[in-house]
Amino acid sequence: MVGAAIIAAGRVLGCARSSPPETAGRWEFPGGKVEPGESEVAALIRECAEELGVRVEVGDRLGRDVPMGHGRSVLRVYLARLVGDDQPQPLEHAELRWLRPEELDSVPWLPADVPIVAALRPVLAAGTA
Ligand SMILES: Nc1nc2c([nH]c(=O)n2[C@H]2C[C@H](O)[C@@H](COP(=O)(O)OP(=O)(O)OP(=O)(O)O)O2)c(=O)[nH]1
Repeated sequence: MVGAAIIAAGRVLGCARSSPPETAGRWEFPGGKVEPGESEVAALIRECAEELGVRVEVGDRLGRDVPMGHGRSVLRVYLARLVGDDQPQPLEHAELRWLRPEELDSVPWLPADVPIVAALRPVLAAGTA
């Protein structure tokens, strides 16, 4: 599973899931499953187009591999930026929100995202991403 931490103007795009009921209302990074034969970067570009209607440029890895679903898969998150003037739309999510470093704890992240968000905080605060 791959996710994109899209950063713009010192903020990251948080996305609230709309389904299934077990995860609805929990926040995540846009992304999803890597399809057979697809690279992780290609999967992120595809998922950001499907879920948000935007083009992204994928950068460095963020944080560590986080085991999910009883060890059957891992979550890998990459830093990303929007291309051109593309503006994310909630095509599949319940809500999108641009979060400043001090706002990162204001939404209930999915459990797997918690260590990633911890790794993101200093990166956002430093303004180097
Ligand atoms: N996209 C995404 N999924 C996450 C994150 N953290 C986390 O625990 N997950 C979990 C939630 C879901 O159980 C699973 C992703 O499922 P999904 O429905 O978004 O992706 P998918 O590609 O399997 O979906 P589909 O398009 O095949 O329907 O990973 C995250 O930051 N981003």
